[in-house]
Amino acid sequence: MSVTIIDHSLIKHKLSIMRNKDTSTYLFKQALDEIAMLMAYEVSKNFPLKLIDIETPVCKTTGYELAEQIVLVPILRAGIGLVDGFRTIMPNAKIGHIGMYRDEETLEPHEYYARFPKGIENSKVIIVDPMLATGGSADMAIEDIKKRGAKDIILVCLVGAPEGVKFLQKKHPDVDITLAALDDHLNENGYIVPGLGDAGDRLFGTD
Ligand SMILES: O=P(O)(O)OC[C@H]1O[C@H](OP(=O)(O)OP(=O)(O)O)[C@H](O)[C@@H]1O
Ligand SMILES: O=c1cc[nH]c(=O)[nH]1
Ligand SMILES: [Mg+2]
Repeated sequence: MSVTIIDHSLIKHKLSIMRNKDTSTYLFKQALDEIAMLMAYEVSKNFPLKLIDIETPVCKTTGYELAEQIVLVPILRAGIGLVDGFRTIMPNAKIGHIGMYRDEETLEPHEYYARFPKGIENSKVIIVDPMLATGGSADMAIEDIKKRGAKDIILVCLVGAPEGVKFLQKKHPDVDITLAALDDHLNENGYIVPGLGDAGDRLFGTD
């Protein structure tokens, strides 16, 4: 299992806008859209390809096509914020949805919705969620998706805490993780420090 922290000046700039508590819902979503596109570009750069025959206006030649169907799975609610950016780069991706909330006291995740496209067992599944805190929500999502037969799963989060990364590395050594930033720690309420607060609330204006 690999953990990749993307080192990119534009991502650092835009993530700082998202971290700022005075950033509006509108600008928060805009920065998230832009970061999602950059992350989609980064995580897909070595996706497997198959050779195809094509004909240019000049001659016959060999081209490429992505070898696998991509299934993008946002963890609701906040994961929805990464979908537009990923779909801009990967317009043929199918979308699965998994609804999850964290109990604010126990920090235990609860799944309340799941719907996936057919063929997930032969697809490359990209789970997206802005926040990886204890790792409980991502773990539950990965477990559910594995039960449905998926074998090729990656997890893409904006901000991760070392606690959650360690937990997932142990439980799912086969799932590669990509982050835009690895933060310092979790506080006593299970929030990432310095983090960006509650991603879902900031994205949907529900705080
Ligand atoms: O790693 P964990 O400790 O499980 O925490 C991370 C989860 O918390 C947030 O969701 P939240 O429960 O706030 O739901 P929301 O997206 O509906 O706001 C976030 O989007 C992750 O799904
Ligand atoms: O810091 C955190 C931790 C979990 N979920 C969030 O939205 N933010
Ligand atoms: Mg939330």
